[in-house]
Amino acid sequence: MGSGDEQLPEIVVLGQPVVFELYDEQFCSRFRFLRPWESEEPLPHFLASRGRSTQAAICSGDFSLSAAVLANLPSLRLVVTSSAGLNHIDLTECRRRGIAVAYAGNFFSPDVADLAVGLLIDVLRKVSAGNRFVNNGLWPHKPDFPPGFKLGGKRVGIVGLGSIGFEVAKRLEAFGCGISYYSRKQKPFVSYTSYSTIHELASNCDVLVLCCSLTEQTHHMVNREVMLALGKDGVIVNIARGAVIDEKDLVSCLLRGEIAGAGLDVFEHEPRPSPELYQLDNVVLSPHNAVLTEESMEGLYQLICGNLDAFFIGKPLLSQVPDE
Ligand SMILES: O=CC(=O)O
Repeated sequence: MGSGDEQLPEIVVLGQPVVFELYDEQFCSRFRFLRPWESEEPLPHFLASRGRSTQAAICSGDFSLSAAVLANLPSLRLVVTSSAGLNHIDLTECRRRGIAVAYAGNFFSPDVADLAVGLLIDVLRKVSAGNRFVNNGLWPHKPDFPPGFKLGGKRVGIVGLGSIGFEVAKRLEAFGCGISYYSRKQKPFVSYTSYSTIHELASNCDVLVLCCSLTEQTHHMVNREVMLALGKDGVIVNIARGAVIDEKDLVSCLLRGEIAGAGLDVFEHEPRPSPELYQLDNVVLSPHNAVLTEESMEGLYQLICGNLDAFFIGKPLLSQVPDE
């Protein structure tokens, strides 16, 4: 580290955000970083010994920022998470400690919605299954690849009509789908039918697209009962958080043909989805990459730097998590 670097503001990096790896050089020209993963020391020791005066942290969406971790950073005043989701951060403790939290807000919503639609089309039209069929050399020998299902006309239920849910609805409306939703808050500005329980939504839909946050209320909200209400022709797409679905129930409903298929970007235990899911041709999996586009990473880099700059010069943050 050159002597000039000593003047740069110090940030601790918790987890290993993809954006940090992609923009490492650019970040390092503006800030000085503590990188716990490069140390042999266990994280609590590293933070307790090196992070006592650190005021700002960048954290990835898969890093559990608990009260215990925060206790090792007594000077911390800002956390910038590279995610839109906040379920990995103890927000109550941050509020109690007066630590501001900035996040990606609605920034990723169009990219996430694109992938949700992509997964749905893939499941219905068997894109990945067809790809496997051709790649495995089956076409000349077994010219009986089964038909898929039409997207237009499907009744799609959006679970969580926030910014992502709204982007998904807009796209699927253009494909000729009927949209309804179940959400924490009624949305008076939309004409979509609203149901007051997820069970009712599932009973009236062919597809559920999960777009809600993971909270105590939404944990395992999509269970066997909801899947049975969706029915054997039903498809589930999850781009929210894995634990919104009870993954054991999902696997058993898929294996018994109690639902027709699933497109999943998120899982209860990442990066290890239930292995039964790998074998199924009516299931499409992606590695929690709905937010990951070159363009979104560039924008995220700018947003994170903008938040850090604002903090260090005492200006309002660009994307502060609002108080509930
Ligand atoms: O899942 C990704 C995010 O929350 O940004």
